[in-house]
Amino acid sequence: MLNYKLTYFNMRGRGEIIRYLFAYSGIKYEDNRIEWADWPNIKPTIPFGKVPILEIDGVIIHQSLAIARYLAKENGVAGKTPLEQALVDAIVDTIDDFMSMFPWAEKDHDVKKRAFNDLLTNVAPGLLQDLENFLGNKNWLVGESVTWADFYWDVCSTTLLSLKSDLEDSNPKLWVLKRRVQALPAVAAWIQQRPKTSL
Ligand SMILES: CCC(=O)N1CCc2c(cnn2-c2cccc(F)c2)C1
Repeated sequence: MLNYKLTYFNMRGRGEIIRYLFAYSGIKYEDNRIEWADWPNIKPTIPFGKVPILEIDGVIIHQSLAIARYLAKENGVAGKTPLEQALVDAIVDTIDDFMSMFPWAEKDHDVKKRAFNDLLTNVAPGLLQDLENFLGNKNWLVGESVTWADFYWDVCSTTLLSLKSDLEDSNPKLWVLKRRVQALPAVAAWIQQRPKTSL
């Protein structure tokens, strides 16, 4: 059996999609949650100097979406055909583009607050409407069964709701999808047992 070690901070952030895929697949892994204080000493030891990384029998994969895509393909939730996989990637990239717009590491509190409020008030509604239009009356974002695009929607929307709870007042089909993902037994069990962090 392959040995898996995930290294990321003690937060959901960019690591949580990987944890969802391990939970869904039932594969055991080491969830190595590093302390911020240790990061300056760890950063130089990591290729490209960013986390998350996944070590697979010592081989290091970096970039959260590349790691997630690998695990999704290995566990049958990447899309059933090349066309479906392209649609899954397009939705994941669309959500990730928006999440990447937030200045997560901004040190100036006022600058950070203004940027977050602008994104949540003026950009999020359009994205959510586009996602709801794409979902339509389907049970899942792509195809006839769950994919990691659905997982990513749940992961990222959890953080968005923590930042602006009234986002749930519009686009009801998206929130039905969120509950459908969180009702998957393996996902429900992970959410119940995971460390509680704000982001
Ligand atoms: C200092 C770093 C920090 O606070 N965070 C890292 C990035 C992040 C957080 C929460 N969601 N999220 C994220 C998830 C997916 C895509 C993406 F671009 C960003 C919190």
